[in-house]
Amino acid sequence: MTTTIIGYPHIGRHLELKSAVEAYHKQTISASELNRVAAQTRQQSWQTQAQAGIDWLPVNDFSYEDQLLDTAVLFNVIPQRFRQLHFSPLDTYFAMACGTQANTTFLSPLKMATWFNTHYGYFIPELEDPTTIQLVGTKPFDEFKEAQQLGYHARPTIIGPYTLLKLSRITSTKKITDYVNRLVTAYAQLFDRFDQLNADWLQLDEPALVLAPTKADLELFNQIYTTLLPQKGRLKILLQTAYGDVREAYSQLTQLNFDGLGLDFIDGQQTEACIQDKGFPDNKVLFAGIINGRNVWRTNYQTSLDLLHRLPVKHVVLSTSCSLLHLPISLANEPALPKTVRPYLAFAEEKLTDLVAINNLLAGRNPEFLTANQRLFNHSRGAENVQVTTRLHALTKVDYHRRPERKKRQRRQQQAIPLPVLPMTTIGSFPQTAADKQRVTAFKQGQLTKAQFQNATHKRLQECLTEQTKLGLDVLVTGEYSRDDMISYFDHQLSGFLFTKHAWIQTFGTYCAQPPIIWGDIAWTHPITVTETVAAQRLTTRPVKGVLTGPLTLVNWAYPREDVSLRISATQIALALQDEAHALEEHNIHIIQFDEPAFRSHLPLRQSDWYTNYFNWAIAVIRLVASHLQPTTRFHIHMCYQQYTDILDVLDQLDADALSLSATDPALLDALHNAHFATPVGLGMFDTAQFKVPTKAVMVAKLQAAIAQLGPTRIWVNPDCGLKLLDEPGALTGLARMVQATKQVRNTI
Ligand code: MET
Ligand SMILES: [Zn+2]
Repeated sequence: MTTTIIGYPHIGRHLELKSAVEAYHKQTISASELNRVAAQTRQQSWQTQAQAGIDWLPVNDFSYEDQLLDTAVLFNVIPQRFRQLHFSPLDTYFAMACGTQANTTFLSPLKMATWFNTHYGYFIPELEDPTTIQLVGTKPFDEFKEAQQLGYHARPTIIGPYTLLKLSRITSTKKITDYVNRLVTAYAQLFDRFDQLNADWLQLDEPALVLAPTKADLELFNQIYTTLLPQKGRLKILLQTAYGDVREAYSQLTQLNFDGLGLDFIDGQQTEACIQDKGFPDNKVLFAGIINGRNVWRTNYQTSLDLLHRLPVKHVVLSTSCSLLHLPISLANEPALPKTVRPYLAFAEEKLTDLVAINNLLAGRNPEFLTANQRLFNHSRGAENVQVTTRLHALTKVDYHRRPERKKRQRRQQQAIPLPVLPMTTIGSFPQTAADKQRVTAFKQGQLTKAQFQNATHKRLQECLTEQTKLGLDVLVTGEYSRDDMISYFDHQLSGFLFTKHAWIQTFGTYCAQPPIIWGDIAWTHPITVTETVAAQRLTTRPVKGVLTGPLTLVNWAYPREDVSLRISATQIALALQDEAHALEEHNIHIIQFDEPAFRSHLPLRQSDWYTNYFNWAIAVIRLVASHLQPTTRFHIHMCYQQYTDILDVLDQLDADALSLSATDPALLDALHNAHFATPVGLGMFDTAQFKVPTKAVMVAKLQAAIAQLGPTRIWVNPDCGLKLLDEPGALTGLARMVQATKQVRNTI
């Protein structure tokens, strides 16, 4: 059988591409030098794939910033404000991704959104009134020629017209269907060019098909492809999907004149069922996505072989479930990972060997590979923690129901720690100076002892407490000066996580991150935030709030285990955080906040699966952290940068004593009112990602609007998120105005 992949990471084994792009932005290298590095990373990727034994290589999966942006630019989907810069094509492209200084003002980049249910962010193309869709670039052709010249069997890939349209934002008066004709013409030209270049196949990525297309969506898809496919000439077209199954579109896909269909057997829960129930046409090739392209574990060869044997399909090409973009490049970059761990892991490069191994096994070659692989799955990895699993099994209903009910405990909370109406607080972090950041790095790298670090951090904590008292806030925080980031700070102190040193993945543009790997059962081993929170409490008579990162955010931001469900790992983390919360309580901290900025990031792509596949357990996990808190302890949740109005019922079920949300717009207030939302809400009085602080009058108006909808007794006052990204004067101005506005409104109640 033939082996191929959907796409490969091109950021460079040692982030060469990222460094080159940054150097180009700093003007320390030229455009041609940048191009040279880009060509080198492409060639390195192809060489790796070919050496691993992959038969057929994708090209044009390379991108400086993002493939959807590349596709938009190729078809001239460039907003006027960027055209008017009159930059070179390359600089216009970078301006769209990074923003640019235009005369005296900064022109912001295109807005971003989450790429399906991954941690990758894409730039949202904008279709304006004056946009004239046409083929204007040569990138895919140039890269195809490059690969051809090197003698590779290459398959050009590009995002398809349906996904391009569905993921774009239409800012004009036109309808989505008004763009179809020109788009089809432009793609037909692309077909033509590839035909002239002697490409045999073209891969059109249409992952938007997994987003539960409606009838109108399917009609749009049909309209596009019934006009486009007759123009393919000799070229064969692979319709590639990823990140889920295409249950709504499956029949249509089998009927249209595609030559190949790429389907995801990993995240596509119903992919196999579609094929078994409806059949797969003999005149098409199935590109079977059997290798998980987005998680870091070795493939279970036997499972893959069983699946392949079950499939009633004549022509199969072995492939990945999605592009390998979501994986670090190679385990070879991680020499420090223990020997006991390495055989279980597979980054992009190791996924290639899995693919080739499965192909060899299918052909009856190298049976010893199967034996070795089975050993990985048939024996314990030694990642179990019996105490944790016993505790998990012992959980019963009472562990998910906090007593007494909210109304009663709120009375007791108010008696224990009385707070004024419209209590004012912050979300946790305060602005960090360069010295603050350096201190954390120095400590992490071992250049500071724990005592040195704690002493220096304590000074900052004292200053921060003084500042908060001066401002007149009601509930104070530590300022989070000891945290590098809210996720790794906790992961590193819980047992069960595995960390890498160089295993970078692209999160958006050339920004990279290193998600931890959930290796085993997760447990709390020692207090994490207690010393610092208690130190803060000693400095003030006002209550100090303990701030912890929530279980869903911790589990959602890591590479999950495949031997147990996400629900189990999340429950384990919740139990660990429950221990931390109890430790805080024992030290007289009676307001505890859990941050859940990634609450929605594992939400299934189909709304019909939201409860069954996620909320049913996600709600329980959050309730678990608080179920055994004393009634007098206030349990807060903070969420930010997400949509709330479509999940208000879920948010109310979390049974928090207060929930701070980053939005305060009239639509949200209306929705809260209409839903009879019962949880007290914290309102974001100013946007912590913006440099501009609203005036006191604006904040007063916001508060009044909120009181009109929710009444005065269920509102907390706070910024919309942590203050970490703001500069100190900006943050202090914002807080001072917030306090003044609140005091003014309090007088009118
Ligand atoms: C992205 S949510 C951030 C919450 C965190 N406690 C902070 O204040 O920075
Ligand atoms: Zn936040």
